[in-house]
Amino acid sequence: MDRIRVKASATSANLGAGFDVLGLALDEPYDVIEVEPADRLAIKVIGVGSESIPLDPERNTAGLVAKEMGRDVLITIYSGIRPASGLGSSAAPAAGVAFAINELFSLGYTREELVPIAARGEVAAAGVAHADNVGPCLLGGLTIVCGGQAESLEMPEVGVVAIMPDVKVSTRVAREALPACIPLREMVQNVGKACMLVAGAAKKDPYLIGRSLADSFNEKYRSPLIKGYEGVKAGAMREGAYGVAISGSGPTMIALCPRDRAKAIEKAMRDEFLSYGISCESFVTRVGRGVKII
Ligand SMILES: Nc1ncnc2c1ncn2[C@@H]1O[C@H](COP(=O)(O)OP(=O)(O)O)[C@@H](O)[C@H]1O
Ligand SMILES: N[C@@H](CCOP(=O)(O)O)C(=O)O
Repeated sequence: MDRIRVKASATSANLGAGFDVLGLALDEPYDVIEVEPADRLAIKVIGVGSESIPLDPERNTAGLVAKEMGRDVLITIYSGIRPASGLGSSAAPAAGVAFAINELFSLGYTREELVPIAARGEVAAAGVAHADNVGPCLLGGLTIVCGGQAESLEMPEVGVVAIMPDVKVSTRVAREALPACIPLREMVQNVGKACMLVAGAAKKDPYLIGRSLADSFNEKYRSPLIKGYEGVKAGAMREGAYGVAISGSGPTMIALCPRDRAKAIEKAMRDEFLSYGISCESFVTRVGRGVKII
């Protein structure tokens, strides 16, 4: 094999209380990552937000992963995920390149073993190697990452509505909005919510999953960065959403819902943002199955 192309989809990290631990794979939007052996490591970027994505391998998440894996390759990123939106735009190339190099050079890593390797690419974007985007991007479904270990759970059939308000919130800035410490009582509530969300996935109970998205510390400290957040969340719930959360570090908001309610929920959330004078992109998708060769 002298060249490989993979589809690496957007992801929604944190899922409320699961900060830096839980993440959900989406089916779209997605990047296409092409990797081929070369004399030196080089990167090309085409598509959505390419002007804000560094070509220097040391400052690009995909470049850091290729260096970590010790391979000189030409990486072409066909970007389909808007950067700094909370949809894992920096993670998709990192996960895609880790998977592609593993296949291209027959390195023999499992998808789970690729998670910590891909996470180190995130240092280029967020300054830390958080794995809650690369985990779901590689494994699909709902993922749990902790201390270099990654597990994936099937989700029940749910619709996913993503609303991307026309504001930029970089992960780095959004991480600075979080306190270094939280009270013990708040930690207990967040651990409980995260565990209930995982229980909901294990029991295929979308209502339990939805209820567990609410009132997290990620929402408490970051929703002030998203004008209209409470109104948009209320609009989604009125139309039948199971639950709403900030996607990753935001500003994208996601709603999990019955698939036949998705379009009505998408419209309600967009209308709410518009009532605050904020235009949005939006899309309806479903839970993804992880990076794949195309
Ligand atoms: N391969 C990459 N793809 C996208 N963004 C990258 C990449 N490498 C570095 N970056 C930087 O990371 C920023 C996006 O990261 P981040 O703020 O975490 O967005 P998101 O919430 O979409 O993951 C970009 O603006 C860019 O400066
Ligand atoms: N746990 C991270 C997740 C960042 O997700 P992104 O999609 O915004 O990159 C955080 O909340 O900082």
